Amino acid sequence: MDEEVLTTLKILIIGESGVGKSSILVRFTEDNFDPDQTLTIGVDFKTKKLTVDDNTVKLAIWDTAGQERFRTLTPSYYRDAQGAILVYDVTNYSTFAKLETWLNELETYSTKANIVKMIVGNKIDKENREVNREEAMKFARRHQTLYIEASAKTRDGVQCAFEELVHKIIQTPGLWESFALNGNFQVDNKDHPSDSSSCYCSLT
Ligand SMILES: Nc1nc2c(ncn2[C@@H]2O[C@H](COP(=O)(O)OP(=O)(O)OP(=O)(O)O)[C@@H](O)[C@H]2O)c(=O)[nH]1
Repeated sequence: MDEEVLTTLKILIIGESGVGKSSILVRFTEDNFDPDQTLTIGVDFKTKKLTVDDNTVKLAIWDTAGQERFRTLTPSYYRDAQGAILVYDVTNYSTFAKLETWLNELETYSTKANIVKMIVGNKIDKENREVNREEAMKFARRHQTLYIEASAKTRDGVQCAFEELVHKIIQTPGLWESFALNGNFQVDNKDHPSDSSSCYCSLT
């Protein structure tokens, strides 16, 4: 029998073109990686069930085009989202510098004031790194977001990014309860580090 689903959560993936947003989504939902991943035109959408701390949720994950010219659906894309994954490429400093703009866009369009944000530094499998971990963690702390480094290519950090984000959403009062089909669910809150600036999953 299917596990009972606590709620459906809307998660966005945003960031500059080419940072690996679609690759992270495909890695998470299909456990696949395409070195020739084509660019996203408009919006792509995938769903996946995830169990965190014994609570099963259904994720509706929206992947949008990083390129400005394909971004025509912005306000409806952001509406009612409970979580956002902001991706940059650790080998391209300008994609990190643009995070501020993406955070502003979230601020402008998201309809939930307490939307949970996770910054993901992607492509850590590559050698030509331009953004160091400390600077990125400092940025995340300043903006009160979660932070993790990942590689859609090698899988590192991808599952963890979604788990940590969902954990925090479930913990945030008023963010998801009205979306639950049934109010009788008991949220199972296992021991978990409360540090909001780092992920508890280990990266190898
Ligand atoms: N080495 C390496 N390459 C990656 C990684 N993630 C994505 N790529 C590659 O980077 C390129 C861009 O990836 P996409 O997933 O299309 O990037 P995107 O952010 O969705 O781009 P837009 O659709 O234009 O917004 C593709 O060639 C991917 O194969 C990674 O973790 N490591």
